[in-house]
Amino acid sequence: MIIARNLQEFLQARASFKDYSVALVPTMGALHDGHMALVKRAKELAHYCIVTIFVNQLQFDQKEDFSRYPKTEEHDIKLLEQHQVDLVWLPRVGDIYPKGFATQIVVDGPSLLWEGEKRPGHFSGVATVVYRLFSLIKPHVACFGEKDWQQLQVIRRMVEDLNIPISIFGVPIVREVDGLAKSSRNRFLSQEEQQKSALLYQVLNKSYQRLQNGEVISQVLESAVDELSQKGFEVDYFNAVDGKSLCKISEWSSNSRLITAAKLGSVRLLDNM
Ligand SMILES: Nc1ncnc2c1ncn2[C@@H]1O[C@H](COP(=O)(O)OP(=O)(O)OP(=O)(O)O)[C@@H](O)[C@H]1O
Ligand SMILES: CC(C)(CO)[C@@H](O)C(=O)[O-]
Ligand code: BAL
Repeated sequence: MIIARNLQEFLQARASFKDYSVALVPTMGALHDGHMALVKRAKELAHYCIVTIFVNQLQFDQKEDFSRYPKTEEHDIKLLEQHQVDLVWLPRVGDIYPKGFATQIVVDGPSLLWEGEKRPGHFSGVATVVYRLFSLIKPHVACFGEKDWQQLQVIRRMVEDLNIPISIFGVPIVREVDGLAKSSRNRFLSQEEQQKSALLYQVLNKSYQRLQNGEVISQVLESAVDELSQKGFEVDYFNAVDGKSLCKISEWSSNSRLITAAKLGSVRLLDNM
């Protein structure tokens, strides 16, 4: 596995892949099995697999969240090596945002609600860094996790709107045995919170089954929020939406998605079904 630590090293390694197909897995590091599912999918889709590790300050709306974002570089590199990744790039900030960089990509539509409302500027930060990675790396395909469902729809929208010649693949959520969606920030859960955290998945699952059985959306959502709040979750949203536009729906269908974000202690958990 080639490890590139700046743009020059990266471009040199990228050139050695010649015209073979390349799949990209963008990450912020602190890697776990969820990321590895993306890597496995990427390896099926192209000759070469490139992983980036870059904690993109532009997408953090809160300073503390950025400064405490976990960094486990040695572990990450070992894991990527074990999974036979071809190239890992850990860009420097100036590689992605050179001096004088003044452009941001703003995607409306799927980014307006939910995470977009709760984390102002977040999705323009994500779209901008993903666009930069795409333009520097020039992958043929890129993989993103369904855990960040709204993010996946925002990227699909950007790729379609800007005619970017890259195929986007969504990879299903990898969960802990108890159902909690794996996430880098989960390590900040206390032991007690960790035990409680599986309830988010349980309530999501129960609500999903009720909606599939034709129950009234508003009643299902209300009881989900009540149950989570009673158990100490601070629910940011728990809603039934169209899976592509992320708009609220009044009738459940095969294109619908349940999405939620809830805080447990200092950790904000995201999930969807
Ligand atoms: N449990 C998971 N299942 C599937 N994909 C995942 C999972 N966790 C992360 N991913 C995907 O991995 C990519 C990189 O995510 P990121 O590095 O932000 O990790 P993360 O675990 O989502 O961390 P956090 O949400 O705490 O920032 C994203 O496309 C994300 O959706
Ligand atoms: C796509 C991404 C790597 C962009 O920084 C990030 O938002 C993430 O890890 O999901
Ligand atoms: N995985 C989503 C990136 C973020 O929370 O900033």
